[in-house]
Amino acid sequence: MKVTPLNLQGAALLEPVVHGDNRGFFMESYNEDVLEKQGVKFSFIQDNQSLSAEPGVIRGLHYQLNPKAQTKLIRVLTGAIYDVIVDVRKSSPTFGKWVGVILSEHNHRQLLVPKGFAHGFCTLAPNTQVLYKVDEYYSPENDRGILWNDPALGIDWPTSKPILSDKDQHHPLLKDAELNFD
Ligand SMILES: Cc1cn([C@H]2C[C@H](O)[C@@H](COP(=O)(O)OP(=O)(O)O[C@H]3O[C@H](C)C(=O)[C@H](O)[C@H]3O)O2)c(=O)[nH]c1=O
Repeated sequence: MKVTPLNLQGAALLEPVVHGDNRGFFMESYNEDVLEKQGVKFSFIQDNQSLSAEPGVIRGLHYQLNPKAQTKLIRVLTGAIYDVIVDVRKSSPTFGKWVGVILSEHNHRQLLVPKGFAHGFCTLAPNTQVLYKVDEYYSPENDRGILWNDPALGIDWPTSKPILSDKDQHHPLLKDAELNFD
């Protein structure tokens, strides 16, 4: 598993070794020891999976407040996403900065999202299934969001007219969001 740090502290791109043969491929999608030897050590306790039927679905930008802030390890089983993380740690030198990467069933890439980051993705293909590990349980009372198209963020989403949940249409702007990571 190749671990490439991104330019937001704690975030990284993970690329597994893919063993292809005449049948298809095999890969270790997660190996705690391999990651720990590269400084990636988390106690993931919950696996999540979502299916989005259409391209142009945006889910996010979500985060959980402390003490239930989540580290997330995101990957795509089928389809493709433009995966975005935003640093929402007020004391961070990169507060409000974001990075976007394409994760797909073909590139097998994974995105490590640290606590204190808002996370969201836009699907790029039909029937996109996203799998992700988290190191804190779901906590509805600590679940928060930031508006996907907050002009202060300027995220270059692949669509300006996404399919959104009702919840995701009504998140606050970053400047008004409840944050407690510092
Ligand atoms: C996150 C979560 C949700 N749920 C229930 C709550 C709702 O009844 C239903 C859909 O939840 P939601 O609309 O928040 O799902 P997404 O919009 O896909 O949100 C997720 O996708 C974005 C990109 C994220 O980064 C978050 O991990 C997560 O918020 O699943 C659970 O039962 N457990 C959970 O861990």
